[in-house]
Amino acid sequence: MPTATHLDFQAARGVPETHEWPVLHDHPVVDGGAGAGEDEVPVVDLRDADPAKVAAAMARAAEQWGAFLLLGHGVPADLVARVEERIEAMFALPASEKTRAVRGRGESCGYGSPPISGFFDKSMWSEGYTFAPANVRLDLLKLWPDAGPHYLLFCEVMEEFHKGMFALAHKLLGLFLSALGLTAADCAAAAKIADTMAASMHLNWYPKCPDPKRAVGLIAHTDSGYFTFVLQSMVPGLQLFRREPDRWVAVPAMPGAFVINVGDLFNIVTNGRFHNVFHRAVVSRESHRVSLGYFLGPPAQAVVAPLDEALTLDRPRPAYRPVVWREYMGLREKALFVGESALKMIAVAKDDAPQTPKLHETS
Ligand SMILES: C=C1C[C@]23C[C@H]1CC[C@H]2[C@@]12CCC[C@@](C)(C(=O)O1)[C@H]2[C@@H]3C(=O)O
Ligand SMILES: O=C(O)CCC(=O)C(=O)O
Repeated sequence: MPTATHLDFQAARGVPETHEWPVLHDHPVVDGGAGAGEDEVPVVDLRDADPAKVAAAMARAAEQWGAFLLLGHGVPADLVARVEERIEAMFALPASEKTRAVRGRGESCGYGSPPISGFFDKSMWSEGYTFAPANVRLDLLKLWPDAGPHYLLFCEVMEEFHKGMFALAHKLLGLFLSALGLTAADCAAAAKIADTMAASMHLNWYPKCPDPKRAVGLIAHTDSGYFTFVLQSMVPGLQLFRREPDRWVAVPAMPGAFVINVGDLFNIVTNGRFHNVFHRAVVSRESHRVSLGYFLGPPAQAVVAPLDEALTLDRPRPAYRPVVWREYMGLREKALFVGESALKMIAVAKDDAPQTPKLHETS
């Protein structure tokens, strides 16, 4: 697996061939900020007094975009600032320390490019760190075996963040499900999702790039789980893929907002109703950027399938066969190797399969 340590980003005068991606400009990039009309990224504010209205707005955004900006979520700005400070401090460590924690093949935690990078010949203009926030004290010993003050500070801040985020994730899950007409109280499958949902975190550091048009921070992908919170702070870089006409919509940097992305699994359980959004991160010449993804997914042994309650008049048959989550992740690997969609591989009938772009069409 290529790791970011192959290149000293700070010293690079140009983009070497190893980091040069040929097809990054196949679709135009448009601004998704306020006033962009059709292209304006939907905003959901949890401070809205009517929960039914909030749930409906989330469902609309999930159906039409597979993404939205979330405001009024209650995670304090000063905590988010401390999280960002820790991310900056971690990536500023000398390469010799970071490489101690390199994520090996088949391992889920550690330093390096994100797992998806293993499926491409080219390397991305970024470094990453993946860990399970519920297990941060154990996971981070890999980077800080002496468990010194930096380790303690990192763990304390991430634990505090995880506590707030996990509660928020459950609140969002409840709203998503209620928009589908389900409550965990009266639907066993919905209750199971809520009871078994777990979080993973992936931190990204995108150094300044001398030639940003030839490199990419994070290659186009969908997330595999239910949904993801992305914190991109005040340096924009996240882009969402939209069809008809095909284009990349640049998500504006919005103070205090999280971006919510719908993943493959929410597309599965909603029988194709929620759209799993294809997205990527670009880099810039002027500023480096940090971001974090807080991913919600099921346990590896869970059997996932469209919820009976999500079958609708226009799609009364399940679009996907039941699949063990571990098996789905394996299919995703296979799909990535051939630029295919894993969802297609579990689709019951071709005609029923929701449309997702092929990886090689957009990357
Ligand atoms: C729980 C997750 C979710 C992961 C894997 C694991 C930890 C890291 C996440 C990401 C982060 C970057 C994109 C992605 C595609 C990747 O390569 O690593 C994500 C992947 C997924 O959504 O499948
Ligand atoms: O850096 C970003 O804005 C995107 C991050 C992301 O998509 C991820 O970590 O999965």
